[in-house]
Amino acid sequence: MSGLMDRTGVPPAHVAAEADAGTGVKAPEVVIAVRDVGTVLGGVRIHKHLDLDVYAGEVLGIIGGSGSGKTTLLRLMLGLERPTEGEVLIFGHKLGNCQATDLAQVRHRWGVLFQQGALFSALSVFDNVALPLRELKSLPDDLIAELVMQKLQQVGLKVEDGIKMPAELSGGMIKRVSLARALIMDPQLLFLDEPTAGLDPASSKNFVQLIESLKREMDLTVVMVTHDVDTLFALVDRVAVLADQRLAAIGSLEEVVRQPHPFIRNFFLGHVQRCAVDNLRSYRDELHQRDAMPA
Ligand SMILES: Nc1ncnc2c1ncn2[C@@H]1O[C@H](COP(=O)(O)OP(=O)(O)OP(=O)(O)O)[C@@H](O)[C@H]1O
Repeated sequence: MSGLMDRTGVPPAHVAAEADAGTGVKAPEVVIAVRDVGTVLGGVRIHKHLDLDVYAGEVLGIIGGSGSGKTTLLRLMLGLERPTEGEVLIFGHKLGNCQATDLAQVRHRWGVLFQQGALFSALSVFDNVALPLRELKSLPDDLIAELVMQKLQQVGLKVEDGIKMPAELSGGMIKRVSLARALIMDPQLLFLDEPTAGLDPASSKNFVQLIESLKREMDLTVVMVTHDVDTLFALVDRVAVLADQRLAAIGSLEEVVRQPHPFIRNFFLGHVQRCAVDNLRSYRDELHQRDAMPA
């Protein structure tokens, strides 16, 4: 049995599937499988022997020091980077081996919120959100308009915001427009790179509430890189820690916080009690009971 299972208490899917055969207990569905992945970029070793699964319906947080390879891991999962060793499978597809048409099919199943929002500055809010639909080249304009308006409202924006240009938006609105674009194809999987970076505490809290409610409404699986402990405490089911080029720990917050690795000690300094399941539950209840405020 793998060392990963020893650390997390959650069996890798292939191990779980074997166990299932005897027990009848349903194995968690693996949406992303990272298998013995090593990454070297520009001659520099970033990752060594990474092994992790992302399960359907969970929120997995990725944390690690600056330069520990969190964004690179996200890029590997998105097929924007190829692993030097090992493989990454997403919905069972090995991205490097996909035919172009298969790849297009699989890509519609996920959305990405990039760190800076990555809106096209020359396009209106409406056109930014409509972009993935227009790329399909098969939808009539009135249907595109309806879908975009629905999505803007779903992320807490007004229909009138559609005509605004990115330069006219607050930081919170930029995040919401980017989220609307990431979700316009109704994906199953959402990638978030530092979703609350650059937001003030109130906007950050509102955005976290929005992600949580959309996650439930749309039954999303979420992979999120964050430095922010409040965002982590509000959203994640499990957390993966990257340090020393490896996966230093993976599991629930309560499990991970007990690990002796110096990065983990520092990261959770002053927050250890908050990681207890009961404390997390009351923190989340309180956070999500409040009405979301406008962007
Ligand atoms: N294309 C590239 N070529 C060479 N080195 C790269 C490339 N992309 C990233 N790196 C290096 O890989 C390391 C990991 O980068 P990455 O952005 O994944 O880290 P991170 O953990 O997300 O960091 P941060 O928290 O600061 O955003 C960094 O040292 C970075 O300089």
